[in-house]
Amino acid sequence: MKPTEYDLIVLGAGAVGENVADRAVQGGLTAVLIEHELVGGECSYWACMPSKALLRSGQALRAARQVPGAAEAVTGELDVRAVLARRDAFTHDWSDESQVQWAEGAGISVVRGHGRLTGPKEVTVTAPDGTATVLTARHAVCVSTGSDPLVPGIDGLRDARPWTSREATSAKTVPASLAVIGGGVVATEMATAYAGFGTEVTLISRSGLLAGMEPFAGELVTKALREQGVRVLLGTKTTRVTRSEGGDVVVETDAGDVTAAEVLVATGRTPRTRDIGLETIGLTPGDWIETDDTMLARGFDWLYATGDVTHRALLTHQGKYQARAAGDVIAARATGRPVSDAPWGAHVATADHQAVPQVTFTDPEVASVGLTERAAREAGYEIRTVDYEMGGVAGASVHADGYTGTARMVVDEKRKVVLGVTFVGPDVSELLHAATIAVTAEVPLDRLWHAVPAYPTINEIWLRLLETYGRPAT
Ligand SMILES: Cc1cc2nc3c(=O)[nH]c(=O)nc-3n(C[C@H](O)[C@H](O)[C@H](O)COP(=O)(O)OP(=O)(O)OC[C@H]3O[C@@H](n4cnc5c(N)ncnc54)[C@H](O)[C@@H]3O)c2cc1C
Ligand SMILES: NC(=O)c1ccc[n+]([C@@H]2O[C@H](COP(=O)([O-])OP(=O)(O)OC[C@H]3O[C@@H](n4cnc5c(N)ncnc54)[C@H](O)[C@@H]3O)[C@@H](O)[C@H]2O)c1
Repeated sequence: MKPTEYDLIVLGAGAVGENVADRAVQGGLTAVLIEHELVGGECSYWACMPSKALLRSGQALRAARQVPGAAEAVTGELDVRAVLARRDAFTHDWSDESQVQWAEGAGISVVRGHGRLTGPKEVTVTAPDGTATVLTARHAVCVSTGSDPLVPGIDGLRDARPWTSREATSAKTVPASLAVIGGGVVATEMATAYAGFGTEVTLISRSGLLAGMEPFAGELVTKALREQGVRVLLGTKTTRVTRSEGGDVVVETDAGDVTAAEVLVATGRTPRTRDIGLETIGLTPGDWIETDDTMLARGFDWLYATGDVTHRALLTHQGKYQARAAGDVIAARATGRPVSDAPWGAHVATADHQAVPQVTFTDPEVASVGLTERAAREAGYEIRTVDYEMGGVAGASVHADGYTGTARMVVDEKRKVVLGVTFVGPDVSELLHAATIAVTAEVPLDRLWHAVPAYPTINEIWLRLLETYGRPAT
């Protein structure tokens, strides 16, 4: 029999919940993870890992085709079955055995079933066989239940049995044609992946692509998707969706009808809080959970939330960063150790506000951190923006013939530090962490001049951006 009382109960064993429990156990507490599906969550089985596995082979093929010598050696198309098999290996064929083993090895208890708060510091778990167990927390409950795909109320859409990111990342065969509704990260990544598989893809976006990013990101990705054979409809409203007798889907838009074998809805996320008992503790089911920077839910001294469910930054790495802060602060508060909750302290997720890195794995990739030009202006900063065409950097020209891309650096003119950086180009994802360090550490521009990029790497873009900005006077 497992115990029914723990120092910490974590509701939801995605990548984020796992990390909260792990840090709390490392801090000397007992912790239990409650999971009703697969330990490891969305990222491992239906999001980051399978989607990147689906994208990587096509990216490698296109990269080889851009380098004479290698290009001549590449004579065939993608082996889609091999791509899907590699994806299956990453998801362990949707088995969470190794994750459960890891958790138990780390001293974390795992309880399978659907968890619901049934009062302060109390969670009732309904097991798959229907038996209910009441668990109590001595110190804290952390909600890490993640988010679900949002299916908007477009006429007929739900009845048309649309794909969401789950079906797109776990498909066992590839459809002949795919309509994609949405213009964000999931839409552009999945359009890239399926176009690479030979699927006829039509992307229907009500705005431009990647709207929250620097405008050139969406423009370059639009151009590239079109070159990869995707029909991209921008500023296009979807009015109705129907699945015909024959099985095809007809997507009616204000730019005409699109007929496809499947339709993927990629229009954002909704919090998984509808059925977790929030009403028993005075919160509203279906809402995101608002927290302070120690991840403590507003108005509580025992309820924490981390990851997607907080709506702070819907990214695995950022959720795990919140988890490290939360697990550590729960342990500190429970054991009476000092709490470091000033900005940038050990127990706060300060970076969520101003230094969130993100890579969109389209081709070209989009890698960004910190504020865009527009967001910086809206936040009231006095800024200067410098742009540089990445193809002009020696390392880029060696990397691939015809390398094209754009970099932008947003500088806080008062403090002479970098507020945000965006790179768009092939393989720019691996450049991003330098930018994340510059933004997070607020490295002064005159010191950044001494961070010399190795020649000839694409990192020389830093030197070009600094030269374009001009050396600050001493
Ligand atoms: C297609 C796609 C690609 C993505 N790619 C990337 C990427 O490349 N990089 C990146 O950083 N982010 C990416 N993301 C975002 C990333 O997947 C999420 O930010 C991340 O999974 C959030 O983790 P989480 O632990 O908060 O939630 P989840 O991973 O959703 O985990 C929550 C867990 O809680 C469980 N649960 C929920 N309610 C209950 C309950 N009542 N009882 C018991 N268990 C419950 C769920 O079953 C789940 O296992 C992608 C998202 C999508 C959709
Ligand atoms: N590489 C990565 O890091 C990665 C990859 C995939 C997803 N994610 C995360 O997953 C989250 C979800 O991704 P997403 O692409 O679903 O969301 P998103 O917020 O990136 O994009 C949503 C898109 O849907 C459109 N849209 C919203 N409502 C609509 C409606 N009613 N009709 C038509 N279009 C509508 C928006 O205009 C936007 O283009 C993101 O927040 C992202 O952080 C990250």
